[in-house]
Order: sequence, then structure tokens, then C-alpha cells
Amino acid sequence: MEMGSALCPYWSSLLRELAEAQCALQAPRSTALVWRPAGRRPREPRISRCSSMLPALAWAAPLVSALTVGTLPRSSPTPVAQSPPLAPFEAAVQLCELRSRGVHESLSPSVPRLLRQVFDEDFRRVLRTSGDRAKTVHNLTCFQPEEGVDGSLLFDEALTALPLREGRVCLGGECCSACSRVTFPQLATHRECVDFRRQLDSVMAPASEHPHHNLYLASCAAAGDVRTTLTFIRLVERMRRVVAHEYGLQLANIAPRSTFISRITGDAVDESRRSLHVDESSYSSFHYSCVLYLSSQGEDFEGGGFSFSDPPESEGGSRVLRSLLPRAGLAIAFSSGWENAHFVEPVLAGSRFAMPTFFSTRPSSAGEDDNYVFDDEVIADSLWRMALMPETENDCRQLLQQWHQLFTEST
Ligand SMILES: O=C(O)CCC(=O)C(=O)O
Ligand SMILES: [Fe+2]
Repeated sequence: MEMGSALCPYWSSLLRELAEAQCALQAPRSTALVWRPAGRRPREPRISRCSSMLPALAWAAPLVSALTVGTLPRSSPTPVAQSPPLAPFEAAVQLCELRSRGVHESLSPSVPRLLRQVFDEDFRRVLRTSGDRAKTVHNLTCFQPEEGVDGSLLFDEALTALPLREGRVCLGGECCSACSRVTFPQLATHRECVDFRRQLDSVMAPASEHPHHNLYLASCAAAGDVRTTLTFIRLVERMRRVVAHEYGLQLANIAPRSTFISRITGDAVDESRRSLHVDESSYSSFHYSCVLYLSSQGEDFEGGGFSFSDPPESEGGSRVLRSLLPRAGLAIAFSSGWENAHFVEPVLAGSRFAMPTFFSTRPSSAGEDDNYVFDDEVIADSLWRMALMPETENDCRQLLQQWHQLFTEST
């Protein structure tokens, strides 16, 4: 069986695309298969000196081997099978890098397809590793401010004194009628957290100058490092999918409204304690919250616990604190309403990295108005303009608004 004959037209064209791109990047003349390690940048383009497609195909071959598992013969006559597979995420990053280097004039429509494949696989892994025993669910009665009482922008004592009644506000959206807190011990792997933190080091301001720094997705994108931005997006999408899954929401009806990396060091002691707050009280468009930790208490930092503060269990009693020990890869997802008041304890030493992300829902009937079709070329253009090379803050705001249209379709 010829390798090409086993490939669907899509993968054949992806192979061709990568081959041409590599050709344009003046692939080495040797026909030996050379694995290009993750993160190594392609060479400068010198199109005229590229004489053969063969080395270029060799460069792309691991990608094909990774994506056609089961379709290639076991005893492939080429050394393809011996090459470490180029994972779909790596392929997406490399295609984006080709665009940033100007080798491609537009972002390949393969990028959204590859990303959807990554997101689907990530979600399947989370479901596998967060089976009912690993994940912990704490069900709660939903609370909102009493009728006619303005519950917005309240903190600490003013918040705990607020009269509440059952139910959700969920302004402009459609929330699940059940509220909860769900802990995922491994939404990300330890390796992913370490790698992402290392990438963030070159994007974030030095900790010595900014002991407490929030890096928003827009600023990360503006820094122009496509790998870091794509990793950021990948983790947000993982959170979005678990939140949708937990609360029975359609992926088409939930989008991130705000997402940032919060880095707090021990030097920020005075300002690092975050007041007792309710996310939906701070921003009425926040309907679901998810915080992914990228570093571990006791290893990377001291202090910095995350605590829910619940009403007293008996009349005259004191509020009940339920603390969570942040650990790299662990995530907590919760309904953003008044049932989930919380705060962050001061960081005493080291660097605490967290990724708070807030989601808005929209009414399920809103989807009926979506009469436009986003094909992968349009999505690729939007991704490039809004996420990878945004020129204005508005570009990135649009990314959050259109997120569900860009990333929901499953192939
Ligand atoms: O960093 C954390 O653990 C939570 C942050 C938080 O509550 C928020 O940003 O609203
Ligand atoms: Fe919060």
C-alpha cells in the first residue's frame, strides 16, 4: 500500500502544505529523516535554492504518521514509523510559526482543524483521568441577592451581610439550575504546567518589578509568541469543555469572558490577599468560574490557599472556610453566584501561578440566530487576526465573543 493511498484528501493536502512550506524554508538536502524537536524554529526562507521535495516530505512525514495511526502498514518501507510523531498541537504551532515568519501569506485552514483535534483529545483525556473517583463534586443550593437588592461589587463584610434567596441571576444567559464546586486533580499535567510557566517567563514582566502581575490573553497574544498564545487558548478551551460538561451546557452557548494568568510572589505580601468576593457580583457576565493552578503550594510557594467562605451552619456561628491547596494541574470549577463566595490567602514566599477564567452563557435559543457559517478558512483568518497577531484590544475581545463559533465544531 502506498502511503498516499491510505490518506484521506484532507491529510494528503496537509502533507503537501507542510512539504511545500518546508521546501520554502530550504530543507536540508539529505534524504535522511531528521526529527525537528519541538520549539526549534524553521530556517530562514530561501525559496529559490530548494531543489527537491523529498527532504520536505521527510520533514512532514512524522506529522502524517502521527495523524494516520492505523492507516499505515506496520512494516512501512520508509523510516517514517521510527520518527517520533509530530503531535497535532506541534503541527498547529509550526503552521502558525510559518505564518508569523511570512512564509505563508495566510494562516492555514489546517490550524483550526488540528486544534479541534487537540481539544477533543484533551477533553477525552480529562474525562478519563477525572472519572468519578478522582474528581470531587460538592453540590450546593444556588443563591442570589434578595429581590430588589443590588448585590454588585460587594466585598468582605458588605458581602456577607447581603440578604440572599435561592436561585441564580445569570444575567443575559441561561445557567444550569444546579450549583456546585468541582475539583479536577489533573486538568493539566505537571509537565504542561512547568512548560507553560517557562514560556510565560519570557512574556510576563519581571517578578522583581511586578510582584503581582496579571497577564490577560490579549496581552499574551500581543507579545507575539504563537506557541505561548496557543497553549493559553488550549487550556482555556479545556476549562470551557469541562464547565459545559459539568453543567450540561451546549458548547455553542458558553464562551470565556475573561481569562488571565495571575502570578503572585511573596514580595506582594501586602497586596496579595484578595478580598472575599463573588465573581458574579464583580462582573454580572461571569456565570461560571474555573481556576487552573500552574504551581504548587508547599513546593513553588507558601501561603496562597484558595478558600470558599460559607454561611454559618448554626445561628450565631461563624462562617465556615473550605480551603483548597493549589497544586500544579489542579483546577476548581464552580458556579459564579453568591453560593460561592471565596478569597485567596496572602502568598508568603515563592511564586503562585493561577489561571482564573470566567465564562458567560447565552440563552440556548440564541443559537437559532446563528445563520452564518464559519468555514476553516474564515476561522483561520479570525484566529490570526484576533488571537495570534491582534492589533488592537478589540481584536482580542472579539476572540472571546466568537470563541464558541471558532472552537465548537467537532470533526
Ligand atoms: O487565584 C485564585 O485562586 C482565584 C482568583 C479569583 O478568585 C479571581 O480572580 O476571581
Ligand atoms: Fe474569584
